[in-house]
Amino acid sequence: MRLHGVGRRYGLRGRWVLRDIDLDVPRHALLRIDGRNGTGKSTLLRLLAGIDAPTAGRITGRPATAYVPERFAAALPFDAAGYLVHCGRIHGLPGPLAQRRAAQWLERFGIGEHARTPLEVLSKGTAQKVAVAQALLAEPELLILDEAWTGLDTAARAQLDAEVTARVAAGTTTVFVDHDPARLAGAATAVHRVEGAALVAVTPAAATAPNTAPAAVLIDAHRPGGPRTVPPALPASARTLPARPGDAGLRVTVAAADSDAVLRALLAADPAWHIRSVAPAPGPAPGGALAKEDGR
Ligand SMILES: Nc1ncnc2c1ncn2[C@@H]1O[C@H](COP(=O)(O)OP(=O)(O)OP(=O)(O)O)[C@@H](O)[C@H]1O
Repeated sequence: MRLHGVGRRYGLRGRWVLRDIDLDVPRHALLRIDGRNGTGKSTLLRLLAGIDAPTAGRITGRPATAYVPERFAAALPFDAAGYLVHCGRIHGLPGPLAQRRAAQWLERFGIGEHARTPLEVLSKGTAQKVAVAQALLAEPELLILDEAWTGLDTAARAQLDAEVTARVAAGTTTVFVDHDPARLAGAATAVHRVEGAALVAVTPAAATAPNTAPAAVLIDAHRPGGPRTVPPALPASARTLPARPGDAGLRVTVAAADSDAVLRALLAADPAWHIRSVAPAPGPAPGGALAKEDGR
């Protein structure tokens, strides 16, 4: 996706909140948008999400997008599960899959008992989990998160961190705003600051650090209640590690270059695997000739 000379102002005589913004939003990118309060970060994210239109300029190459707004419109006539299924259908999921994904995300965030609770009576924290789940239950090519972590409990914040990391590694582009400067620190491929209606590129720590990219990564996933069957047709470098005692999770080491294919396969499985972590793999990189363990 690309922004060409994009500007936005509210009202005919309003000041330009954003002006002449040129921005490339490539695949696999994790873009952080910074800026002082009221500078136009949410405005930019709404333009990227396609729920607001530029006053000037144009946006080309818009991919399938999911968006978590800064404020969740809880006054909608749905219960939590019904809302998630509705959103899943809008994202193009068939009905039964949308229902399964909705149930999975409610369980994953520990709010399964609120499946039939109307949105308008959900607590703020639970409503925020629903707001995040509606964006994650599909596999958008572009994920826009406007302070999506705000209001989540510690466990849900960590889940969202891991989910974003996994999805970016699998090829999803994510653009986010968060007040915590440590949010996904070091992982951002680019940081931009909104300043005086312009977008200023800030070099992220990750881009200036020496190249410490691992040769192989260890992907740790789980699928509560679902079969532990490994998706077929993983890359040759993927190796499934033996299960740890008492842990039904799945651990796969894979050459870093192939990790996106493994992550995509796990995220697209039905039921989807939940990625607990993606970390540099200890030891030498797995090679194409390595045998798969765990019966594969
Ligand atoms: N719908 C709207 N109508 C009129 N003005 C608006 C509208 N939305 C935003 N603005 C104004 O545009 C400017 C930028 O707002 P925006 O919410 O994009 O900033 P922000 O950087 O996200 O702020 P914050 O950090 O406080 O969330 C502000 O002056 C705001 O008042």
